[in-house]
Amino acid sequence: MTSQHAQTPPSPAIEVRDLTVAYRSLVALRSVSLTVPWGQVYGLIGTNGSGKSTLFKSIMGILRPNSGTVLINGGSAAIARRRSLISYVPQSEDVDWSFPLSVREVVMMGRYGSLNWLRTPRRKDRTAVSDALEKVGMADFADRQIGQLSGGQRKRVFVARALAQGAAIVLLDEPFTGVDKTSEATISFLLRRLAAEGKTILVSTHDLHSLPGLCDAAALINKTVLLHGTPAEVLKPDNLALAFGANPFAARHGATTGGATFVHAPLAG
Ligand SMILES: Nc1ncnc2c1ncn2[C@@H]1O[C@H](COP(=O)(O)OP(=O)(O)OP(=O)(O)O)[C@@H](O)[C@H]1O
Repeated sequence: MTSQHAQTPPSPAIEVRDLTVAYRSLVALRSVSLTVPWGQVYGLIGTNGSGKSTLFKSIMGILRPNSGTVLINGGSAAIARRRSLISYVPQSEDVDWSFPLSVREVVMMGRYGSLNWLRTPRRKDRTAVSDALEKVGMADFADRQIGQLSGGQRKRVFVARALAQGAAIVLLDEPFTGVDKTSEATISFLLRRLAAEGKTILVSTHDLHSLPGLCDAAALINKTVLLHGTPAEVLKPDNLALAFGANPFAARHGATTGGATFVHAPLAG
C-alpha cells in the first residue's frame, strides 16, 4: 500500500547549481555545481587562486554570482544567515586582528544576529560563549585581546564563535594554515563531532594529509569542480595530476586512478 502523501526528500545542506562568479573580467568560478549533504565534513581542495574563498563567499551570499544559484537547506543564503543557520570561519588574512576586541567579545558575536548587535547578552548567551570557549580549549584566554593570540588560537576562537552561534552549517576557509598541531587536533576533533551530530562542515584546505582522517568526501576545484569522491579517491596522485597538471601537492598517497567522479575535463592553468 502506498502512502497518500509522498515524502519530500530533505534538502541538502548546501546545493550549488551552475555557479559562475567574476571579478570584472576575471572569471573566478565557472559553472560550479556541488551538493553537500547533512552530517558530513566535506573538503574543498584547490591550489592558490583556484576559487575556494570565492565559492565560500558565494555560498554565504556575500558575493553576488553572475549566474547560477546557491541553496542553503533549500532556501536562500540570506535567510540562512538571518536564522543563524550558517557560519563562516574566514581565512586569517581576512580578519583585522588589531581591532580592540577580546576573545569573549568575538565569540559573543556568534550570539547576535547582525540586526541585534546592541542587545545586552543574557545569561544563556554568556553560558553558550563559556561552553564554546571550553570546547576549543580557550577558556583561560577569554579576556585576552584577539591580536595577542597565536595563529592556531585565533582559529579556535572563530570556531568557538561558530559553536556559540549554534550554526548547523559551518564553512571553514583554510583552518589549518599557520596552525599548531594542538589547535589542528582540537579543531579536527570538534568538526568530526559536529558532523556526528548531523551538522555539515565545508572546509577548504591545502593540507591533503589531514583529509582522510577529517573528511567524508571531497572535491577538487580549479575554477570549477573537477572531480569529487571519497578522500582516498580524490587523493590518488593520478587524479591530482589530472586535475592540476603536475601534482602540485606532492601527495604521498596511493598510486592508482579510478573511483573518483570527474565532473569536467581538467582545466589548464
Ligand atoms: N576581490 C577580488 N577582486 C579581484 N580578483 C579577485 C578578488 N578576490 C579574488 N580574486 C581573484 O579570483 C581568483 C580566485 O581567488 P580566491 O581567493 O577565491 O582563490 P582561493 O582558492 O581561495 O585562493 P587562496 O588559496 O590563495 O586563498 C584569483 O585569481 C584571485 O586573484
